[in-house]
Amino acid sequence: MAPENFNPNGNASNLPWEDGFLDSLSIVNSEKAVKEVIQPPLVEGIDDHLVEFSEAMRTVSKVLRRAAEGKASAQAEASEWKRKYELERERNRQLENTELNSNYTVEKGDNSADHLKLMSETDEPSQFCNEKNGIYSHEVLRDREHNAYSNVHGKLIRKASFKLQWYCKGEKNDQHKHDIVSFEKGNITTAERSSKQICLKWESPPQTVLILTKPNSTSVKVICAEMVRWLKEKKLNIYVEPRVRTELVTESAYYDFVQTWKDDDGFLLLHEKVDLVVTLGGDGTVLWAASMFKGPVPPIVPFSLGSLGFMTPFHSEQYKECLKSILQGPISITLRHRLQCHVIRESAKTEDETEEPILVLNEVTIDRGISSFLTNLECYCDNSFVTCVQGDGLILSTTSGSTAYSLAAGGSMVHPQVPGILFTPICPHSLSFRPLILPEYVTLRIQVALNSRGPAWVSFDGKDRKQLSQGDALVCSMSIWPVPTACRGDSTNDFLHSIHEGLHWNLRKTQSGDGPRDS
Ligand SMILES: NC(=O)c1ccc[n+]([C@@H]2O[C@H](COP(=O)([O-])OP(=O)(O)OC[C@H]3O[C@@H](n4cnc5c(N)ncnc54)[C@H](O)[C@@H]3O)[C@@H](O)[C@H]2O)c1
Ligand SMILES: Nc1ncnc2c1ncn2[C@@H]1O[C@H](COP(=O)(O)OP(=O)(O)OP(=O)(O)O)[C@@H](O)[C@H]1O
Repeated sequence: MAPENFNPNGNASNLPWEDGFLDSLSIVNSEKAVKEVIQPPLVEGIDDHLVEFSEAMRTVSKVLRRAAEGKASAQAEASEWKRKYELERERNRQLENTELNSNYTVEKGDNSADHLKLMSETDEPSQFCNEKNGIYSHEVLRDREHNAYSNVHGKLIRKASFKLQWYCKGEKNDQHKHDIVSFEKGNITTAERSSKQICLKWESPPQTVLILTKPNSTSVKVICAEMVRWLKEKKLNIYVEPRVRTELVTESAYYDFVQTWKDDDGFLLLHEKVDLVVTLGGDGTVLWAASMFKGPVPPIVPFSLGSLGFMTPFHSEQYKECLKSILQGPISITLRHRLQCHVIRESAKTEDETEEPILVLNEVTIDRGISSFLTNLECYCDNSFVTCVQGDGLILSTTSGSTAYSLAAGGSMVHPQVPGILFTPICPHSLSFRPLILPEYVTLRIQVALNSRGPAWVSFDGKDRKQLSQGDALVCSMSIWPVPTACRGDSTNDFLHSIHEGLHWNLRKTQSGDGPRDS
């Protein structure tokens, strides 16, 4: 539900999340969570049976944990509203400009962005974008403020700005749409069901490239050194990891100009300096690159130097031509969704004890690890009970990860641009447990049952394993920070190429026509 004072046209000093909104939201969420726990057992316990002291303490600790969860989900909700608010403000600003420069009229009602409608008396509706149905085109996503500079070697470097555009049914006509549903004469039509091919256009030339490489590979080292020289000739600033800089400088003092970071602060500010990330390796290196950015991620250009390379469409031998065209733009982009995962401990007494969220590009897996017992995982989707996973475990996957572990566990392959969360069991001990695909807006909570025979283990894109004890939970929702990866063709073309070449999907000799036929 939108906060009551959600008003994208409003005064900037009056932002709801800056004015106690988060606190009120978390109180509401916490109260909801607390009520859920307190309701019948405690009251009945006190009134009817004289509850054992230890039992009451358990309930109290459960209440505190739910309250912490309420706060975590309130934070996620608040940042989502903030993002929507900023998008709407940008949209409204552009609408106002359009209003000044054309004979369009803008109807606004109830201060709500949902009521915006753009009318044109003179323009013919385009084949795909019918403006009478409230659809209009303008830039929707910019990378950052225009006056953002960073200091590199004493020089002020302005990070390249770009805009992303959504192509209309494959037409590169600069038109894209926001309204999902329009109501005209009581008929409901959907204008757009999911995002279309996205195109990134540089508004100023990219100047800084971060190269990330798979460790311990001679072929990767050779290509990396060559690429650094080539990019230097093109007058670009180059960043590499500290390990790689040491390797390069040990090879030759020529590489002394290559930059790196010294501490966590430098590392955390990378996204403000870097225009483009190049990965040299396999899918694991793309996952590594994504994991380095806990917030916004610069566009990634993945070169294939692994064995499978599902997410690495570019050939390293052709790096010069590829990079030339990428640096010039425009680039077709796949915006890969990530999942934001919070581990919430049963023992957490306060929200401060909530662990840092972890973002995954492929999947988060909860399994039985070294335990010989079945997992017993209670799964909730937006507070509705989904099921209890008794088996080896559960995979919550993004659509990008649908071709990785989830696929091996029997999940469907899903185009990476489809917004959804895959719910795929691992070896469930049940005949009827089929995988699910849930919408991207849900929040999932997976809790190790209090009566589970053993603990469970959670891992993030196959790494950072953590133990989940009885009562611990994993709360998972779609992150607002996707991973933009450059396409060789376009999203669909690259996806189909990967499933054909990487997995040999549905490879079968074609049946010859030389035989019996229907008469
Ligand atoms: N049984 C399995 O299939 C299984 C088991 C464990 C982990 N994994 C996958 O490995 C990933 C970690 O990758 P890594 O390279 O760090 O480990 P890794 O070196 O063990 O490689 C795992 C394999 O998965 C492939 N892969 C990774 N992401 C993919 C994707 N999105 N689509 C298609 N294939 C993909 C890689 O190319 C590689 O061949 C995990 O996120 C998980 O999805 C799969
Ligand atoms: N820059 C890096 N620093 C540390 N580890 C990395 C880095 N890049 C990749 N890795 C790790 O190295 C492992 C192998 O990487 P990657 O999957 O890219 O190569 P590969 O195994 O040869 O490729 P493929 O999986 O296609 O066979 C992965 O587990 C990944 O997390």
